[in-house]
Amino acid sequence: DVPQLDDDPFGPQLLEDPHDFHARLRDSGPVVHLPKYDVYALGRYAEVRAALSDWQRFISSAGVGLTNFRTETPWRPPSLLLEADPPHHDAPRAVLTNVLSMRALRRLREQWFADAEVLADEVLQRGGEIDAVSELAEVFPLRVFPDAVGLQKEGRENLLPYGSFAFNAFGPRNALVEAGEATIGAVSAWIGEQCARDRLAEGGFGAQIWAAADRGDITHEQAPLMVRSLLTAGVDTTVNGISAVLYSLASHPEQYELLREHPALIRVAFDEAVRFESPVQTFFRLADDDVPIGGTVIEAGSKILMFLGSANRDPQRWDDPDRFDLRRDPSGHVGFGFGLHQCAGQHVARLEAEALLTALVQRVRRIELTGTPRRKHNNTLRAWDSLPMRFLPA
Ligand code: HEM
Ligand SMILES: CC(C)Cc1ccc(C(=O)O)cc1
Repeated sequence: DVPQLDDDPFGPQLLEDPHDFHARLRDSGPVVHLPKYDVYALGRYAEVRAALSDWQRFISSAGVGLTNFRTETPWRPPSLLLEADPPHHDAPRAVLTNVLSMRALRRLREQWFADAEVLADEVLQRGGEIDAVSELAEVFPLRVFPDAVGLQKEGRENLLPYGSFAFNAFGPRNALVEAGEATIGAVSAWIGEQCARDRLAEGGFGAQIWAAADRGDITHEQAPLMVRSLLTAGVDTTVNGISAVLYSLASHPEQYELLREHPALIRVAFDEAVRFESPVQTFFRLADDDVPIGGTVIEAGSKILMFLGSANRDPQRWDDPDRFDLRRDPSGHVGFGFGLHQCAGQHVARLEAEALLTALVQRVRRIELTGTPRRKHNNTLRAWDSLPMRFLPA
């Protein structure tokens, strides 16, 4: 009764271009079995939203990757937010929501906008012909976020490899995971050391998490793991969110012109890019009971794979979904998730993108692709390895 597709969503063909598979997945039915991994796939907006909203029956504490923590050992101690359900999830979430709130970020706004202007000027001084991944998308988040966390200067080159591995590890143990296994031990050790109280600068997000432990909002044992959450989720995601909005604007020059005429659209542009590209493509839940969804019942103990990228382009929910359109209202997209576990760092991501786009629209008349972009495959992230671009001065 449940349709099935034999595709491998974590294979190189689909990681390179998932769109055809997403359409077949949506057309096959609300719930589709993938025998390759024996999981149930949700490709339509309605079912993805339903699963994300129903945290009681679609649980996270067995892991949000393919690994089932009930029967297999996680590669690292589980996250206190991402891989936790209420009530254990509640206190850590309340603390991070407070540390990463829009109000808390107001004190960083002026500095991040100034840093973005310096970077935009550097790009134009170099003649404007750049690789937007290595010279912009990977540079700006690493200029502002580690300092905001309170990390020491040495060793920050570990952040991107750590995130890439963590996002690959949500998928099956394929070549992408194996490629990182030789070095992840040393990288993880460095990450773990940076979560200690005495490594974190005064006033940063990390120190604020430790201060919450002093207040008794969380325990001192929980504090380092919560700092680890920031280091895991806070870099590769924004790098690829910024790559996504730069790629979307460069491949739709009329949209960039619209943005220059209406800078008030800058925050919409980032959310529309997150909908359009879905930097985080997929992750899982576990059915904690026999769960009715989409007219079928998924048996208890099954892993459910949610395709955010597919839901964000579901024609049942979006007009002309495959069009990057700054005139649409992208709110309601599931690129940051939805419900209880919705991205705790979304305001950080939006502020980084707003700072960079504001600096660019003031200085750059037109951005265009000057060569073939190259994708970087990851089991979870939709990422670019190279975006050759030209930035023409205003
Ligand atoms: C474009 C950038 C980003 C994207 C697309 C993104 C996407 C997501 C998604 C889809 C989830 C939901 C996971 C689930 O439901 O299981 C999530 C959760 C989370 N994100 Fe983000 N994220 C981004 C940036 C960030 C940043 C910058 C931070 C930290 C500063 C962050 C920290 C977190 C944390 C801690 C969670 C877990 C929340 C919980 O389980 O309660 N993310 N993110
Ligand atoms: C899209 C999510 C899977 C991103 C993410 C990764 C890791 C953590 C953590 O808490 O370590 C939180 C969120």
